[in-house]
Amino acid sequence: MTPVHGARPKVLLLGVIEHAHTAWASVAEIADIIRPASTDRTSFLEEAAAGTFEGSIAAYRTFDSFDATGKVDAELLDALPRSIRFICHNGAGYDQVDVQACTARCIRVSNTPTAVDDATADIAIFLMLGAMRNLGVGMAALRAGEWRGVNAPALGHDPQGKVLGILGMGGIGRNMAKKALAFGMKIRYHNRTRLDAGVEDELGVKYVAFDELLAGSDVLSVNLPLNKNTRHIISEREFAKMKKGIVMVNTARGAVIDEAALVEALASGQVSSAGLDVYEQEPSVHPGLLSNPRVILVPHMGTWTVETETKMEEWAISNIRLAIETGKLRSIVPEQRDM
Ligand SMILES: O=C(O)C(=O)CO
Repeated sequence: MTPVHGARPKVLLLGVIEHAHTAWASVAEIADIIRPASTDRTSFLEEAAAGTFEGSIAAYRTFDSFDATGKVDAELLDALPRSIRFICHNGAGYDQVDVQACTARCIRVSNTPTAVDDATADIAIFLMLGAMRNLGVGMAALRAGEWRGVNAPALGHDPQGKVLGILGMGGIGRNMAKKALAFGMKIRYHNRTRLDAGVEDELGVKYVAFDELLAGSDVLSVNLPLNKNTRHIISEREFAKMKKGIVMVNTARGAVIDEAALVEALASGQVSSAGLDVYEQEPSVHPGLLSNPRVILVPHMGTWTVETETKMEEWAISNIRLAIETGKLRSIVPEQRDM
């Protein structure tokens, strides 16, 4: 994209570059970087109204920048200068960005697919095994100075021969499937779009209807993006259709599962245990999950590794560079593929 009158393009940096300093320096060579001073939405909107971000053509944003700006919604977009054409999100899940509102303003959005797949699937496997083996109960007892506890944890279950149901067969779902196969699990999946038969065969997975996935799985992992169609896709009604004693795993977004319904299902024994990385109201966690040792809890650390966080930053930065240099994005979000 040729900047107006040959002026250097401007890029808005929402959040911090922690690892990919060389890649970011390559952006700073071709663009002026604007860093907001504000730390909350009200002052961010004021800063925008004062014209501080004028002339920016692209914004790089992190998951944590939500604390300073709130959701990238119609109000925020209207406060930003009209020159903004690209929002480059560092993360696979982009539910913090209202894509429809961006599309309506001809702003293109990118995310970082595939960069997160290994690390997120790894933590899903960790949470699955931990929940199947009741490790949370033993770990809590040990820290309380009670060895295995007054009542030892119930014996766990081996993954071998068990059915892992995967809801959402994108990059993370497929990566988890491959890893779970190495543990001798049978993989069933449900997805909005069925994979090609060749891909199913290569992966060794079987497509089933949604209700069949619920009824037939020993473990259910949700690997779906959060949007209006997937919010609370697992709630009271769906828990009732599951096999009694199912193990639940969530590394996607908290609100894909109705958390209050999960707490109830754990209390009744319909769900025997759960492994969770994500929560409906992060950073707060439902007290019914915190107090239940049959739930293994991790504070949204699905991609929390040096390698993956670096890869994600580099990916998001490559979108910024491409936007500046060519007016295109490397990984535009699926909703905008035709834009
Ligand atoms: O990439 C994402 O969407 C994440 O949630 C990182 O953990």
